[in-house]
Amino acid sequence: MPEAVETMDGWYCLHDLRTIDWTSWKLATSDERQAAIHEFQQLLEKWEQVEQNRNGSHALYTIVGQKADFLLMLLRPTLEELNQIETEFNKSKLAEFTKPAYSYVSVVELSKYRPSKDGEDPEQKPETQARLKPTLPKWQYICFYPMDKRRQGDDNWYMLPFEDRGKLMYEHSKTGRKYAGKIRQIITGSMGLDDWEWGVTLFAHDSLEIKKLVYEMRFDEVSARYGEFGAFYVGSILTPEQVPSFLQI
Ligand code: VOV
Repeated sequence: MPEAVETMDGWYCLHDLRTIDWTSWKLATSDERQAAIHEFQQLLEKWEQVEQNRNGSHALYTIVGQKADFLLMLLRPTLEELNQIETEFNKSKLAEFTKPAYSYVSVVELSKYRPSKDGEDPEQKPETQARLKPTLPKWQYICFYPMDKRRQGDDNWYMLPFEDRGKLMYEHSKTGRKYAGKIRQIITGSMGLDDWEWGVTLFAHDSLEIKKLVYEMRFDEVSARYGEFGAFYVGSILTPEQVPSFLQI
């Protein structure tokens, strides 16, 4: 029986995608809108403090296209904390003007396909811990999509020997490394947590780099033969200062 790869797991992750009900937002009074914006900014400030204290991280992006209007990506040490934030947001005034578009629950994941060169447990290394509990980059563009590894006839990832999977992942990492400094990837595992097996979140300074990377990876055997993909969400950063103008009508 093929051996499962050992994973290292970090902070829990919630991708919370919302659509704004612009009709009711327009019908609200100016005071109500101001109060809703102010309360939301206070929530952002509170999350900023958590990020400063290295107890979690968050990123807020607007989404292009009709799938959603904004994405809140949240990282916290426990599922309970994610649930608390979600509930806190749902009780806020702004939430009254939003509708759920999509959500995704997962945990930051690194896998141990490659043996550690110095024999040390990679999980104990500070650089690994930093990757498992990352401060999300506030780069201009984001792209999020869930994915599976295929289990179909002869193309069954879960029936491949460990070494073969390791080699394919190594090829994958070589393609990825060409985009160093241009793309930052956060891979989150979601087996048993949500409907797909992984969440892929890419941050970029230039949106075309996202397309180039995803296109190039389509030709890597691991994606070409075994990759199955869900819906793609793409958008640009929404800083706390930009929130009032984004919501201005
Ligand atoms: C900047 C780009 C980039 C880089 C450098 C990179 C590197 C790496 C390395 C070194 C490793 C393995 C060790 C680890 O770190 O876990 C991975 C792991 C993984 N990846 Fe990746 N990936 C990238 C980017 C990247 C993309 C764009 C995708 C989506 C694939 C596509 O076709 O749309 C992806 C997927 C994954 C997944 C699902 C896993 C886990 C698979 C598993 O079976 O466990 N990934 N990835």
